[in-house]
Amino acid sequence: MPPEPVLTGLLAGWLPRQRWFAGKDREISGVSVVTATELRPALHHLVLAVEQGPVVDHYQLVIGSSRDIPERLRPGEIGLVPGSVLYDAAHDPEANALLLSRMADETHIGSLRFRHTPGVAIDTGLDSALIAGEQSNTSVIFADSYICKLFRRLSPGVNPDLEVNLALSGSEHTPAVIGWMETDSGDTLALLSEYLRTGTDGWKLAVTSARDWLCDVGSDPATAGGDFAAESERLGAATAAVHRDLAEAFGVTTQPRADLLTMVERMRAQLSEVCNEVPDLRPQAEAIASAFDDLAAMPSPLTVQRVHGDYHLGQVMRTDTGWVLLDFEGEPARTPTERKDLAHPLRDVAGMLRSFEYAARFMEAENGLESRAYAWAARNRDAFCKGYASAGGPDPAEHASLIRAFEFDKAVYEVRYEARNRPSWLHVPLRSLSHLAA
Ligand SMILES: Nc1ncnc2c1ncn2[C@@H]1O[C@H](COP(=O)(O)OP(=O)(O)O)[C@@H](O)[C@H]1O
Ligand SMILES: O=P(O)(O)O[C@H]1O[C@H](CO)[C@@H](O[C@H]2O[C@H](CO)[C@@H](O)[C@H](O)[C@H]2O)[C@H](O)[C@H]1O
Repeated sequence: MPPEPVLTGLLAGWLPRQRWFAGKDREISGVSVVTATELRPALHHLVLAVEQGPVVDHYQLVIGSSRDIPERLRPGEIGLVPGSVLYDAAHDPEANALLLSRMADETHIGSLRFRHTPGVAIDTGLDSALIAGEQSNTSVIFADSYICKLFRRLSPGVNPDLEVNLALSGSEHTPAVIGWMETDSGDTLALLSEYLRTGTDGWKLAVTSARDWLCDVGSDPATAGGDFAAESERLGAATAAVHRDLAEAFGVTTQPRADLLTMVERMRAQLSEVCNEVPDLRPQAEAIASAFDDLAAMPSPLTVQRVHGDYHLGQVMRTDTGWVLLDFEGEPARTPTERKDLAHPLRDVAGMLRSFEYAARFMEAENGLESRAYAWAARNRDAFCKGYASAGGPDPAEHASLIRAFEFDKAVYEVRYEARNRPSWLHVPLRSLSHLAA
């Protein structure tokens, strides 16, 4: 490893260019190494403290150094120091194989603990590949058998993704936990799960269906190729089943009025912050605020429980046996405590309803067929709600004000998310908001 000031100087330039780096909207004022653990010579696990004004976030990185690196490691190159190249070892199959072996034998190295699910024998020595895409973390697939998610921004304690997947183990709607990596104070660092080799993510399936429907001008959605409504209905039913399992595992309670008001205050605060950040949101602010007022005025208390927290079509996979829900971490921009907040289950339903809107608006932007996009979204939103209610979830049709407020809140979150992470997508939630607010 180079001297710390050289290393942290390089990292300060490299971090903001990573898709998973959460602080792209702020200048980095300092990077320091909190822990450095040698995994083998020239391969270290680092926990970094990244200072951005008053905010300090912790990130993790497995970093390799080598005199030269082969072409396949170039995408992970961090920079040059005298005599070697530093690289992000998530790109390195040998480094990944080492982490897998450490989980298999439950090693303890420095402050790192490697664990596996009791009774599971991990198949080691598998080839690995980093998955490309729009992720908040970094995931590596091991030969169609396992997927290992390396949490990038760390939070204290057990990560909700590990916590929920362990609590729901045996469910047909969540992937099996194979192993994990944590610090010796119990902060989760990585999660190894069963790889759903027959799965396709819901976003890809939905966009394919929306495209078929938008292109097939004149047809009705039920007969256009690739109708998705039956899948949306099944997804609704799977969502209700997972909500039931979450309620059983973690309990259900009645939300005190003070907590409802705090939640609405948080929604209002986010709206005002995002209106400042993205002025194009301002024309919809009045309609959004009025939905929040209706929520604050609701006479009966809400029943709350653990939920998914960042539920959308990219978080579900259709496999040969049905729908599986992934990534119970909550919204990446929320604080660790907020991510475990209890919520009404229709908050997840609203997230998925937004996602049908998203798929439709995304396709509409490509070809301008607004009324057809609307019809596709409406058909799939209705089917999802039908599946959800028929499988025992609270009927969205009977909670229109709640759904409206949750949908607006999610859409405001999305406007900020897109402005900060994918500015070329910003028009998607903005267009959909002007439709929802009309
Ligand atoms: N168990 C799994 N089997 C197959 N693919 C998976 C699995 N878990 C995640 N994926 C794929 O990886 C992507 C990112 O996973 P996710 O848990 O959402 O990570 P992130 O927190 O980085 O967003 C998913 O959209 C999906 O395509
Ligand atoms: O990284 P995560 O999956 O935890 O979630 C974040 O990124 C998502 C995009 O990758 C973002 O989702 C938004 O875009 C999706 C299409 O790419 C769409 O299906 C969702 O409905 C929409 O919210 C998510 O909001 C963000 O938290």
